[in-house]
Amino acid sequence: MTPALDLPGYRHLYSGKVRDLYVPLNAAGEDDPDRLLLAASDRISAYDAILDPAIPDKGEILNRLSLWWFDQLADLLPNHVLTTDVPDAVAGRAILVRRLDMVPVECVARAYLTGGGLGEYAATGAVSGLPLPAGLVDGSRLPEPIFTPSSKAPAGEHDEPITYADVVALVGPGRAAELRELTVEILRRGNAIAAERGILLADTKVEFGLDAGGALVLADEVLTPDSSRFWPADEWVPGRAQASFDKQFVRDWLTSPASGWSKSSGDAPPPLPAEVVEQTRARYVEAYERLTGARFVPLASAR
Ligand SMILES: N#Cc1c(N)ncnc1-c1cnn(CCN2CCOCC2)c1
Repeated sequence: MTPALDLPGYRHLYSGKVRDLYVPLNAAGEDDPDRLLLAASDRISAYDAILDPAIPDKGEILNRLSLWWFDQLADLLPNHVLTTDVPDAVAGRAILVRRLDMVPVECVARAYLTGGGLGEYAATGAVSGLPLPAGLVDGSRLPEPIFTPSSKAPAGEHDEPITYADVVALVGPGRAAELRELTVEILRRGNAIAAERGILLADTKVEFGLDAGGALVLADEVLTPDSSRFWPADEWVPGRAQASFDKQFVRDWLTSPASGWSKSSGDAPPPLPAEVVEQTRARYVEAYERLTGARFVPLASAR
């Protein structure tokens, strides 16, 4: 993975697969206690690997989409965004945020059954301890979106599903109910908007933190193709794996003979051809423009 950028005036704290976290430094070179810089990279992840090359403008597209969703949800709860006035090196793809006391739960909501939730359902008839109707298949729309939280695994490890009772044990009954209600409502609102624009949000992961007054604040990113499964609505057919709105070109090429790669090989995926990179970039642009109704113009070209 390409090392995080060296940002003068900031200290690199942490890199996830596709995003990097920095802390601003004061004049004495000490960490700012109240703010963080969250930068979305152009990196793309699939099959548990960071692919090569990066997708041009992906970070900026998803950062601007997340900012748009924060605005759509501002009446529901406050968020951690302070400003988009960030260093030129990350302009357009980074935000300065309020530093919060992060809730130790990956808050996941599912409107459709797939992935790990489908596996749990097949084995137990339930997801996160929630019994579901019989006869559901891959891609089934759930009667109502459900809260299916996960633990926050250490870097490089997979989050583990936990039950609502586990969340209560972690944060108390009142806060647990608030997390469940807000996470489900965020996905419900996301789908109310996205479905009108031809995109189904199968599931999403959001993160919350507490501000100094103990109020719940929406953090991290929200309703992006990195935090949610985006499906093209006109290709939705329950009973089979659904097409990914943004990663299907990548998946199709990597699983085709042309790539010479096999998922089961344990080898790193080969570099993506330029055409697949451009097709994938176009899908991120399309998702942004469909959802927001705005044209995507890269900041660099707008200067
Ligand atoms: N957002 C936020 C936030 C905040 N507003 N205050 C304090 N801590 C965090 C925070 C720290 N780590 N994460 C997990 C999300 N990571 C971000 C980097 O990229 C990897 C994922 C969130």
